[in-house]
Amino acid sequence: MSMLTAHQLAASRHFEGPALTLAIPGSGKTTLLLHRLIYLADECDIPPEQILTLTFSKASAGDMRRRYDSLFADKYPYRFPFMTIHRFAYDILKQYLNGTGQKMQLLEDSRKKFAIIAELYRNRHQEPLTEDVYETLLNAFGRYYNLKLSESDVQAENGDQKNVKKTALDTYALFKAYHRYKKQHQLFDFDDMLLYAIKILDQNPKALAFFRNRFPFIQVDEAQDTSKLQFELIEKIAAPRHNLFLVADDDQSIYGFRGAYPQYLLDFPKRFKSASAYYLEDNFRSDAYIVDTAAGVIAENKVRYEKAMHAARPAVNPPAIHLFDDIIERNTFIADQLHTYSGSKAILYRNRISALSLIAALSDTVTDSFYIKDPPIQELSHWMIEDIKAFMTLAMIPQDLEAFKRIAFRTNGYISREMVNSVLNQISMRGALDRLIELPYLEDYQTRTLEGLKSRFEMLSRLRPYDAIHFIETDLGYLDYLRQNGERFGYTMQAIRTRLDAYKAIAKPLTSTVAFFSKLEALKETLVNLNQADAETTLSTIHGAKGLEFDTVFIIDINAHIFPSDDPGLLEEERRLFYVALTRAKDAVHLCHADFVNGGYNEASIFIDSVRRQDASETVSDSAEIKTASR
Ligand SMILES: Nc1ncnc2c1ncn2[C@@H]1O[C@H](COP(=O)(O)OP(=O)(O)OP(=O)(O)O)[C@@H](O)[C@H]1O
Repeated sequence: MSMLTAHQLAASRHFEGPALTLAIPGSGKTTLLLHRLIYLADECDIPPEQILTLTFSKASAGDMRRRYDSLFADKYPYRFPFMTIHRFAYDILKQYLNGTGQKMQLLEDSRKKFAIIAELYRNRHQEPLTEDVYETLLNAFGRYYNLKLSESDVQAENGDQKNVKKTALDTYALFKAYHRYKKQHQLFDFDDMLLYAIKILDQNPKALAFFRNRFPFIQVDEAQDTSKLQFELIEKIAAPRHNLFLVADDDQSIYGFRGAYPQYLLDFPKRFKSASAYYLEDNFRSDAYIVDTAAGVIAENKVRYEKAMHAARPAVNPPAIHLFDDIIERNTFIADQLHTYSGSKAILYRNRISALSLIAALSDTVTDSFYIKDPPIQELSHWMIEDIKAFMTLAMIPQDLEAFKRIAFRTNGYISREMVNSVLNQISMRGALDRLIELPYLEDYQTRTLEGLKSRFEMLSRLRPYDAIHFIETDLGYLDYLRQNGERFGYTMQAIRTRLDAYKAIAKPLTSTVAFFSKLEALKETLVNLNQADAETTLSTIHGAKGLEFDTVFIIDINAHIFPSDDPGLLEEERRLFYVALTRAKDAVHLCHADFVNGGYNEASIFIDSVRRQDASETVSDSAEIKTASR
């Protein structure tokens, strides 16, 4: 057990009344919360079951319990409750429903939820709902609930940009329809739980008194990502004594898109005049170079509590910046580097799709066991990869009518529905494109266009998979099709190009179409069978790595337009996300940028410049040096 610092000790001995502990990353927030539990139970005689510790996720509740058991349980065999705020709200709701005999069902099954929202979406837009749009909708719905946004709030937020306004209002209308649906069918989901719990407590003084007596002391971990609605529920239970102990790092608030409300922390001293304030400013986790760099980067944000950041460890490894030509070169570099490091390793990225090309590179060359948080399995059956496979299949097997049907309208061959039907209705052993060319009603120019298309498909059949994908994009007109239709399916050109880059990275080392198809199948299997236990390397979004630490961290895709994203309103949150990523590393951090991504040259992110501006010096290696070194 580590000795507490004077600051940790003071905070851990906070007894009654409201308190806010502002802490930097790696400063022992969990350590503090656990010590305070023992202080309250052992020295203040508070029954352990009456001290509620609320955590951000189910995983962190489990983690905290495990840490308590391994560090303290022998000496202090108490059973403290650790749970998420949703779990707590669910307890309130369950108790109420049991008491009234009302039947309501928790909408837990994500497929069922998708089906309901997809149906409502189809009714409104006459289009199928894609996974990407679904995810955007869920985040927006979560934000409306958690920030308690009304339609006019949403309107006001989007008032000056006509297009955005329409989309935002459409989303809000869908949100209302979804809410109505749940009410009609007596369903509730995680967001409703909070709303209903608050309502129950407002309408039932007995229930309120019961829960206040049950938990006279409340601690909240990661309070920077607690939402307005969650704070409302917490405050209700904590009143009137307000034995509310918040531990937070406003600089690590990264869930604004779902309704996190860090403003509450900034307002806390005004809200509770008697509130105590504690500061944890020693970082025990990271090399001093990493701490200093992270401190300098986050200081560029304007809306924040200012805090000092002291490194408890010496400066050994400056953060390394790597500039690559493209993601293929980067993946090879990371795969090579991984086995030079012992200890835990992580590759962190802004967007989940980034895992796709990495996993292909790692599964070929790396002997480490690795684990992907939230693996992008469905990306390997995405309609875009299915299209590409259909192009390649038709090139290999010209008689494959399924493949023909799939891509007929996605080429630059100007094929009409009537032409496709004529081909499908024929009984013939000839290839689909031959049958097209021979249709009797074609004009000469149409025949010429189709002959051109056929010869390009013949060319396609001779290309290696990497070149084939490029050829499909350009010479067969697929990119134009995506440009014209992508948005309709909820995809920006960036999202489209990122996927195409990933498919090309997977294809790069392969020499045949068959090998490419097999590789995609093998990858699916790899993703399904990944095992978290004892993995040496973790691949995760930065959001998913919150609260975790690793000896060595690679942060990838630090590119303009990707990280930070282009929305200037999100810059501070994106910088916080970068800060979270940097501060996961204990011993070494590698920052990776690739020049050619998403179909073109992409300058390095302002975050790279920001790291360079810090006094903590960094090694810089660029693509040319890496190539020289590996020769
Ligand atoms: N007083 C101390 N002396 C030495 N090490 C400490 C001390 N307090 C905490 N630590 C260690 O520092 C590391 C970081 O602590 P912890 O995981 O609690 O940080 P955290 O503040 O929750 O981090 P983050 O917010 O970045 O996720 C742990 O390995 C912990 O054991």
